[in-house]
Amino acid sequence: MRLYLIGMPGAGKTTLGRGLAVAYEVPFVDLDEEIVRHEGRSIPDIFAAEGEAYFRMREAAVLREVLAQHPKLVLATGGGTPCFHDNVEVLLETGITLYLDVPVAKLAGRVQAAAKTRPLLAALPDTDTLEAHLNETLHFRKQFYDRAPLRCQASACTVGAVRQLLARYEASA
Ligand SMILES: Nc1ncnc2c1ncn2[C@@H]1O[C@H](COP(=O)(O)OP(=O)(O)O)[C@@H](O)[C@H]1O
Ligand SMILES: O=C(O)C1=C[C@@H](OP(=O)(O)O)[C@@H](O)[C@H](O)C1
Ligand SMILES: [Mg+2]
Repeated sequence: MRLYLIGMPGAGKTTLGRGLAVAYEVPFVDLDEEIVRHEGRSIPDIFAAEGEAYFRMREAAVLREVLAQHPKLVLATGGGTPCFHDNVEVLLETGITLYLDVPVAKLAGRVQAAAKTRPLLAALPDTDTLEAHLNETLHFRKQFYDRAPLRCQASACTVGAVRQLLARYEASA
């Protein structure tokens, strides 16, 4: 089992990924946490000190390292992971990718509380501005997210529903 979760910030990749790894009894890796471990500093600190281009370079490198180390895993990517450095090709070629398709209004509600730990969103003051920003981001990222062979809509992004989806997918493969 090599299952990769992709989708916007707040989609629930980290939360659902943990649950799926328990259910499938495989290691769970959160790519952001791995980057933090390698760098010895937080994601906001990396963005502030080095900028986004550096973060994307490290993200691409750590992604490849993690995949080389784990024949089986559930991987929660960061929201931007599939959109840079041909990462989406690596994901599609090495495992099953699942897009957590969650409406922007829902994303906004979830990330607002945690905005401080999400550097790309931290500077945004109110809900309308946040939703506009998320819509703009999604508009660019959708072309990458849409390449995932599997997708779940918000209400179906549960461990049980994803297990059923995967069982059907693997039976038809
Ligand atoms: N299915 C869900 N329903 C409601 N809230 C959720 C759900 N999944 C995640 N959350 C909450 O949304 C926030 C972002 O979740 P997280 O798993 O960190 O998303 P991501 O890794 O995709 O950015 C967290 O506060 C989390 O508790
Ligand atoms: O959308 C993005 O570009 C990012 C999302 C974050 O991960 P989550 O999607 O888990 O919040 C993290 O990788 C970084 O802050 C950049
Ligand atoms: Mg996450």
